[in-house]
Amino acid sequence: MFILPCLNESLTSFSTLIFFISLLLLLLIPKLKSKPNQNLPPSPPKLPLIGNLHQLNHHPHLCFHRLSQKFGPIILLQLGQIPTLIISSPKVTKEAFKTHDLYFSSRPLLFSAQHIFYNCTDIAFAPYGSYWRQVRKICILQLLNAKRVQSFAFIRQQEVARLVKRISHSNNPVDLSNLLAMYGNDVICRMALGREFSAGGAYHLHGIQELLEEFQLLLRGFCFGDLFPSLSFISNLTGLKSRLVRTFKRFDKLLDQVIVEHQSPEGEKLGESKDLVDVLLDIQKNGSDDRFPLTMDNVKAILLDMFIAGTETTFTALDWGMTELITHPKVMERAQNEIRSIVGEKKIVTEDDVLEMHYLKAVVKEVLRLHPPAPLALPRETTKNVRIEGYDIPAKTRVFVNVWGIGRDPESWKNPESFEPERFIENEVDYRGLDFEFIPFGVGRRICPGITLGIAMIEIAFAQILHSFDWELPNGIEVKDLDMTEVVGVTMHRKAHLEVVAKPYFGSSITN
Ligand code: HEM
Repeated sequence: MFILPCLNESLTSFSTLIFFISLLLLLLIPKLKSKPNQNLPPSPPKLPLIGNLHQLNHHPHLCFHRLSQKFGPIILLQLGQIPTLIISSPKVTKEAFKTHDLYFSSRPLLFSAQHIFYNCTDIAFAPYGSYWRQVRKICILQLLNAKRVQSFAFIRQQEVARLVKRISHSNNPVDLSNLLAMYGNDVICRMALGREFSAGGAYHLHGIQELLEEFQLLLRGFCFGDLFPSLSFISNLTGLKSRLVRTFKRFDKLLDQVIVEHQSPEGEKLGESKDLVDVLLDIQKNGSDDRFPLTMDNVKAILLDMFIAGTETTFTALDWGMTELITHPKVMERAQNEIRSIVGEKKIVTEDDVLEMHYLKAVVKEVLRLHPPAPLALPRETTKNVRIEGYDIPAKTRVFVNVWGIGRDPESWKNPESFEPERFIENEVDYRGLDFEFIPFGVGRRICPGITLGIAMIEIAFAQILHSFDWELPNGIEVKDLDMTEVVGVTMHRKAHLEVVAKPYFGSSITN
């Protein structure tokens, strides 16, 4: 299948020109041909172009899902100049990311990521190699290890209390999506930068929320340069590159300011009160026995990862979760009964309480199964020719795993489309990368290093807002009226904001 780019790019006066250039390319780019003795996976015949373009950029997981239903769990597409492998079953995922993980562990150098993530020197977009191994090690051992995540528990606790206050001070119906997004941003901002996101001041002036929204738009979909790397100059003409540079510069300036503040004598902190900037600056200053000394740009690239990877994903899970609970009152009631029986008359839920909430944990898993925040995980790239399921996959093939499709595969899940957290009660299936039918955090060497943090942020927020409030749809709105349309940016969130009525469980005074 040939695909034209790029609905992601802004339509300027050059759009018509680009359209015609693309048409020309369609005629010129040769079809993917297998070499003699090479057995390539099935490849759909050329599909009608226009309908598929929009689908591919806005709902790529659905587009790939439909193709896999027709052509099987391993398909090879030719997207522009890029051979692209789509994996859609637990069995093929296991073969690729367990048996041959090493050869599937690189990332393609994406046009937008190169411009935003300091030439892909962050963790998420760095190609496989010794630099990535080094920064991944820093991330696992120093930034997101269990002890560090635990040391930030007080931030989650305070921010959850603030979320409760914001809900109780809002007029009903509450724009819950907005407040949940603020909670996620606040936790990550305080943890990473040691500063508040929403309390005003210099950080607010930089408009972090606006920047994060712009990132969502810029990183979404397939841009021209990603599909036709040799013609990436066209993205200069569409205006995409200047938007990328502008957004990058604003975030870079903000990070410079944060770093200068941390380097000043007043900014020095000790032990457990250190935020992630402190930790990274320590490593940068004192060095380590690793091969590459960290540059200031490397520090900023890693911090940016924490922001982009940590805020949207947790918000998306909370937002879908509350939507599912509102539309499944029996599940909501069972979760609330569990939480309230464990927490009792206390108004504040603690993370120790959450340890006992087995039904709530099942709810979180079910949300991640049906609405994985990253429905296609992050793209991978093969580093060598490799044979999967008897097919030869060439080196430099781009690889997508349809996490969304795998979570709804009827061969792995009974009633796959229904929201039934009970399925996880008698079932030990977990998201840590060993159960290939449930992989919301990805798999293999590049599995998400933020699982413990992400889950902690999600569980405590659910537990507290389900404990503190009873929830209803506004008068006159029924479940069938809710717009469940998905929008895929960096993550897959609901298009509409969730507006709901919050009824305080403890009367008007919420916090202790
Ligand atoms: C519900 C929450 C989250 C979900 C569903 C999620 C999901 C994912 C997925 C699917 C990947 C790609 C894995 C792969 O290629 O196999 C990923 C990578 C990553 N995530 Fe998360 N994530 C979440 C939270 C977080 C948090 C809180 C952080 C850190 C603050 C984080 C940091 C990262 C990083 C740095 C990578 C890149 C890893 C690498 O390429 O080596 N994530 N995440």
